[in-house]
Amino acid sequence: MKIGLLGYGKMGKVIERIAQERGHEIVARINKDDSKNDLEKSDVVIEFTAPESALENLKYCINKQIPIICGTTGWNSSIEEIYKLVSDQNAALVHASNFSLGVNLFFELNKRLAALMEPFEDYQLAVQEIHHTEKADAPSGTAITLAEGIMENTHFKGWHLGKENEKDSIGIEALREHDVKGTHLVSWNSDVDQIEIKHTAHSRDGFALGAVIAAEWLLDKKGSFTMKDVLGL
Ligand SMILES: NC(=O)C1=CN([C@@H]2O[C@H](COP(=O)(O)OP(=O)(O)OC[C@H]3O[C@@H](n4cnc5c(N)ncnc54)[C@H](OP(=O)(O)O)[C@@H]3O)[C@@H](O)[C@H]2O)C=CC1
Ligand SMILES: O=C(O)C1=N[C@H](C(=O)O)C[C@H](O)C1
Repeated sequence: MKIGLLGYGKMGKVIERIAQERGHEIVARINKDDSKNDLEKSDVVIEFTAPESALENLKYCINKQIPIICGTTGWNSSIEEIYKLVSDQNAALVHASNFSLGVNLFFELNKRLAALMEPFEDYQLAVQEIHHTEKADAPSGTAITLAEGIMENTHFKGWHLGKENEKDSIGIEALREHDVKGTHLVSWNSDVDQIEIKHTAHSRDGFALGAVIAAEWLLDKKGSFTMKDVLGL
């Protein structure tokens, strides 16, 4: 498969290595000020850029009907616009706040735990994410997906950035520490005990492998998908 990398930063470089190990060819490596023309040689584009760049990049690929895998976070408010464009153009998209198998399993565990905890008012929810200091957005896309999973299964109706929960809104604490690849923690605390689930990424390899698997999966499909569809969860 011919892969175009839209964003050749920390993630783009790990995706290149893993894609090549799986026998794929990288036909374009595009950064901010580069021409996008070479992307047209791609069977699929994998986009990991920056929150302010994702929307334009998505529109470019969708309008040219180049299948696209998008891992960039921080553009979720435009998701319905993008779904409509994919449908209008008969294009193909997989997007996910987190492409790793482990986090996608963690998402399911989080939803089940939230549903179990909801009747028990003695337990207070806390959500925390920790990332490297270069990260542009806060809270992380993964933490937002976790909050959405909790909202689907409890009385919570929204989320905000901050340590404390406020009435029906989940507080997401975002910490930045040197070289942390991605740590997410959901805990339910009572006066007598604590139930805690945690995912720690040891490297970026899990994110990158998931993105390449999603690209392989998307090749013969049309429509908008997430990693949940790719993994059949
Ligand atoms: N969904 C997931 O599983 C994961 C998602 N992410 C997300 O992916 C994104 C990228 O992360 P990461 O690789 O660590 O970030 P980096 O900053 O290391 O790399 C981003 C790259 O994108 C390039 N870029 C920025 N704007 C554009 C543009 N308009 N067109 C083309 N290239 C552009 C930058 O180029 P230049 O240097 O020229 O500015 C840079 O090389 C973030 O949003 C992050 O949250 C990260 C890990 C996993
Ligand atoms: O910027 C990162 O590094 C990461 N971003 C994603 C997010 O915002 O959730 C996924 C992962 O946690 C790493």
